[in-house]
Amino acid sequence: MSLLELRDVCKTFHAFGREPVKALRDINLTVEEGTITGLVGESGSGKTTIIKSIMGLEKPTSGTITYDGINIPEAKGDELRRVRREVQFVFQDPTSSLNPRMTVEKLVGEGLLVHKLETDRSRRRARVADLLTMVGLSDRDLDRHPRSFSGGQRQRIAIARALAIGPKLLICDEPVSALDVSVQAQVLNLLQDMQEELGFTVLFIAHDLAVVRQICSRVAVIQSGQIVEEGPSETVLANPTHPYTQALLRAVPNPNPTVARQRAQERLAEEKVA
Ligand SMILES: Nc1ncnc2c1ncn2[C@@H]1O[C@H](COP(=O)(O)OP(=O)(O)OP(=O)(O)O)[C@@H](O)[C@H]1O
Repeated sequence: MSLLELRDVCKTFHAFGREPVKALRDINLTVEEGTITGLVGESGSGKTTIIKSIMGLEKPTSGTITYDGINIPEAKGDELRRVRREVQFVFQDPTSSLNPRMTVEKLVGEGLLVHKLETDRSRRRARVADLLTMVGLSDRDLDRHPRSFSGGQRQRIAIARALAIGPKLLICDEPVSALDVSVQAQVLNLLQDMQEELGFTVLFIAHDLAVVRQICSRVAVIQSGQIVEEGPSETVLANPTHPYTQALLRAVPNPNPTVARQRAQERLAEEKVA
């Protein structure tokens, strides 16, 4: 069953004195319940516009965005509250997404309080301590502030914060792009383990196909506001049919030196032709 559906979504930006920008063109994207679906594209391809549209911050020019039967751009009252509770986000840069003045206890427990899921302070603190343990931190971190953690640890705090209120859909916007490669793998493993354990659904947005390969069962590739290829990750990554997907794949560093050399030669040949 699909949990999130974008149907024929278009978004055109009109800025005074400038040509209109068609940021999204007939986007069709289905995120099936209980899966991790990847959306991959380079800078400017339209990923942020899709996220903002799902968050209700941008209204599509046409088309529909449906979460569990709720039309997001039109949602009000109880429906809007349900979307805000059930759809949570993890952003690229935990340094700017976590308020530096709040303690970890307050940051992670905020949703429990706002959505009145745990109003008792000591029970909330205990619940936050459990969440911290779940993401590989500990109850000793409750009274610390985000700035005293590493980038990877901050992203763990952001994940705990997003998971605190038991979301059905987690939207991850380039959650590991700002991290070192070794830390990236740890955070991806954590997300995958949490998803397997808790069964929520993930829309995972990235510019890097290597990251998608590690955790997504399906992937959609977006270029200049259009989905150019979509399917099971294994198929898309093994046999990409669109030249843009092929180019993205060639950009993925390969640990095998023979393959890496072959790719470098292909890129060189392409540049000469161009
Ligand atoms: N408010 C706006 N007004 C005008 N054009 C915009 C606006 N927001 C985005 N765009 C344009 O829409 C296109 C898609 O932008 P978007 O930010 O969605 O891409 P992206 O894939 O998220 O890129 P990045 O990874 O760099 O954030 C770009 O051409 C961008 O310049």
